[in-house]
Amino acid sequence: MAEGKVLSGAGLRGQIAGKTALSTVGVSGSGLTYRGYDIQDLADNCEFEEVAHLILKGHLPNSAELVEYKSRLRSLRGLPNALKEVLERIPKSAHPMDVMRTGCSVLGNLETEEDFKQQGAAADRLLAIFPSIICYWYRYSHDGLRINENTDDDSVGGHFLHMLRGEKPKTLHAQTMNVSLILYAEHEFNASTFTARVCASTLSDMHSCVTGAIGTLRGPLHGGANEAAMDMIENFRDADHAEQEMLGMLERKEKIMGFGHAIYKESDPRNAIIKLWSEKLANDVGDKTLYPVSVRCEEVMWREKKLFCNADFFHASAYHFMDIPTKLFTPIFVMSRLTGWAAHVMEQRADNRIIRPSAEYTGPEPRKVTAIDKR
Ligand SMILES: CC(=O)SCCNC(=O)CCNC(=O)[C@H](O)C(C)(C)COP(=O)(O)OP(=O)(O)OC[C@H]1O[C@@H](n2cnc3c(N)ncnc32)[C@H](O)[C@@H]1OP(=O)(O)O
Ligand SMILES: O=C([O-])CC(=O)C(=O)O
Repeated sequence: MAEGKVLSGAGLRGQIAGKTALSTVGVSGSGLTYRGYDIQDLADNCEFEEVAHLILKGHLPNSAELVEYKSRLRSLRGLPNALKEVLERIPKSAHPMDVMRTGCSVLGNLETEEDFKQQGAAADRLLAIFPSIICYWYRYSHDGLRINENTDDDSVGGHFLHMLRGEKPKTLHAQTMNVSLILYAEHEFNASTFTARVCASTLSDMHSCVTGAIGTLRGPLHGGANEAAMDMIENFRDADHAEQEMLGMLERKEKIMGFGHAIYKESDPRNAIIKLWSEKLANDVGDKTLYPVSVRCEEVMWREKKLFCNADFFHASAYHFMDIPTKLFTPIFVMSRLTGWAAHVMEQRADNRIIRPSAEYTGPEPRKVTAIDKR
């Protein structure tokens, strides 16, 4: 095993905070495996629903199991009326990640997980309903439409694109969504998953764990980076302009979203995969700007700082080429990462001890309260 990045200091870096059989991240410097399968192998050969089954149920399904699982997920797409009413009240100006967080939390009130025996069913329901939650709110608040969330699309990604646009997606888009959802599905003890595990360790319910995880994923240092990367690259006129602006940002010591990683030290293995799909989409739409701009950003960051693109960077251009609004980028991450979060919740519950680390105290020495009139 190659040596990992030298991890020290704040942020619990380098600390083993628990055990997992779900994935390995950066074990050979750059690799990623889900239950022993390499991410490239999964992205090349699987449907997202197969990977979700692998993560949530422990093994890759055979054909009959996959048919059954997909049909089950299709049957769980419908939104309860009370949830639709809540979604209709959330303004257009809301951030879609807040909509996801609220949607998950409301579902926890309507379909409360009463017993851990229901955890598998709760996870399947969330996996099936998240695309409906975000699209129902988006189409209602932006287009004044009450969409039918019970589409007959075969896949989670196809279902999402169908509801977003009101028509079945073209094959290239459905394929890209499939790969994207596989890439984002699971990633060991990242911040949002760790949030879910901390919550699970108190023996809380699935919806609380996932709601907390959504809030954690929202930040630009984590899942929110795909949106932040898009906001940045769409301001660049061409590759030379991108280079000039990037150099300025580096000079000013600004963080550049979509680059760097807490664990990987040489590359994020998801990047090469999504970059290829971004290139295919660029050719499909005849793009002559955004893809070359993205490639130049990657070159500049590596040349200047040895910082590489993480999973989020080329997701920005890929989603943009599919005409997905930027503010929906991170909710797509939620639709996928639900699998990892829920599986970690189940794993934590199976061998639980409340997660409660210690702090190094840096405050004042013990002292007495001064009477209020003397302060
Ligand atoms: C799917 C995901 O969640 S992937 C992560 C998505 N997040 C982003 O893309 C946000 C941008 N990236 C970052 O902020 C960071 O790289 C993180 C949060 C991902 C990792 O943080 P850390 O582990 O603390 O980073 P790390 O220790 O490698 O940083 C080393 C140095 O590189 C710098 N650096 C790291 N990433 C970047 C970046 N994207 N832009 C500019 N400088 C950076 C750090 O500021 C630090 O500099 P310093 O030593 O002068 O303080
Ligand atoms: O592992 C991390 O710190 C962040 C990440 O890439 C992910 O959650 O996919």
